[in-house]
Amino acid sequence: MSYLRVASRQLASSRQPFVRAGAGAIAQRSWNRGYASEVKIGGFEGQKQGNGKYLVSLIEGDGIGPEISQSVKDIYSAANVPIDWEPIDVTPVLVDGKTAIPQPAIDSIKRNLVALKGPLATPIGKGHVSLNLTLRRTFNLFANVRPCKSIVGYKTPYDGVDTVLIRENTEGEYSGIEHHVVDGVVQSIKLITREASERVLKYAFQYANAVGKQKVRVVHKATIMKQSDGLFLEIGKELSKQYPEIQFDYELLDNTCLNMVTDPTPYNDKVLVMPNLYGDILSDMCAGLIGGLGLTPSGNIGDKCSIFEAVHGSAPDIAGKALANPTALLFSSIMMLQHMGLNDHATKIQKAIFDTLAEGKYLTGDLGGSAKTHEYAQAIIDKL
Ligand SMILES: NC(=O)C1=CN([C@@H]2O[C@H](COP(=O)(O)OP(=O)(O)OC[C@H]3O[C@@H](n4cnc5c(N)ncnc54)[C@H](O)[C@@H]3O)[C@@H](O)[C@H]2O)C=CC1
Ligand SMILES: O=C(O)CCC(=O)C(=O)O
Ligand SMILES: [Mg+2]
Repeated sequence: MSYLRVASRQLASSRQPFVRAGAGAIAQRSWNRGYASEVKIGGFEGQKQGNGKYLVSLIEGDGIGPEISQSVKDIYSAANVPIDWEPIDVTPVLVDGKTAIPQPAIDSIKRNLVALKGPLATPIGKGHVSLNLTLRRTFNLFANVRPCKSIVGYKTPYDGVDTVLIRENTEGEYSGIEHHVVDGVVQSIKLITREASERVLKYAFQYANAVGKQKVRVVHKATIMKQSDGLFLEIGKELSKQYPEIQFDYELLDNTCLNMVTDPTPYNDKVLVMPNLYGDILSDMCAGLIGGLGLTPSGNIGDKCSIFEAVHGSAPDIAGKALANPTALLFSSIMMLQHMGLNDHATKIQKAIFDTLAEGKYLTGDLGGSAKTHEYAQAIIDKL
């Protein structure tokens, strides 16, 4: 195993007093068969408690969240992972008329530096703003890393998919700045700043270096959003000069969609980096290439704290029926273990998941099987 210290230039200047600026990303190559990030992303500086275990904040989430979280807890307990879970409640509170995360939850994540999160539902139209976005902004989690890899033994129309998409996570189309101008006219502002663009683009180059991908590609629509996407792209071009070992190019989002569903494999040697909305949509599309949302993980990476969660939502259509596939949250937790440097546990659990999926005896309904969530989890435990 070789440890690489990736350029420790400042990744972000923080809006949060507790976030330390200038944290370098530490990366660890791992050549094991691995689905998730395969890299320690961000600088985790958590300390074990007196009992030799790390405390990790756990947001079980809405809908299928509690069921899939239970699978993670059961598997971690069976695998003797040195983690104690600290459950936290993120039911929003109003601070100065704005949706905010309750202070005890903020304190827990600040203390533990790492959280695993189930999906949180957002009402359509009126109602509170997205807690998912609020968490990302509260902790300045500037990069959302969404890898997507074909599962050996689970056949889809696409073979050998191995994409990584990095989504700007704090602004863009999801800035939440909307105005009612006059009757029948509303305005929604897409905010792009040099600061946020620079830190996510830098992270994409560092990540590419760390995982051994040769190319970084900006996905954009600067033909239409000439100034906002134009700025994002220009910063990508500028930064690329600092990373001569990485090939840099760019592609229009609509072309990326067409090309990916035609043949995703040319994207395997690239890290794709893009503004917020594009990353949201494209990551669901990528999930579709490899078997669906039940399989794809993500990590929301900040300078200090990081939160790991599945790409999918609360799946209200199947909630409470033990039909949910916990794999996406499990893979997110594997990314979390790698981030924490608990690589042996990550590898062991990951192998048990792969073996269970490849065997195909206990698959959940989304993958064409009939196993209940807990039966699938038990099959993984049996393989540990
Ligand atoms: N990061 C987060 O917490 C996210 C939260 N959401 C929220 O989730 C709620 C529901 O959103 P939807 O549009 O329905 O998207 P969704 O991702 O919850 O579900 C889309 C489809 O995928 C299926 N699915 C999702 N996860 C699955 C799993 N683990 N196993 C098996 N099938 C699974 C669902 O049954 C549904 O048919 C909304 O309130 C939305 O705002 C949506 C996406 C991400
Ligand atoms: O916050 C939400 O409701 C949706 C978020 C989302 O789609 C995502 O994180 O991919
Ligand atoms: Mg989404």
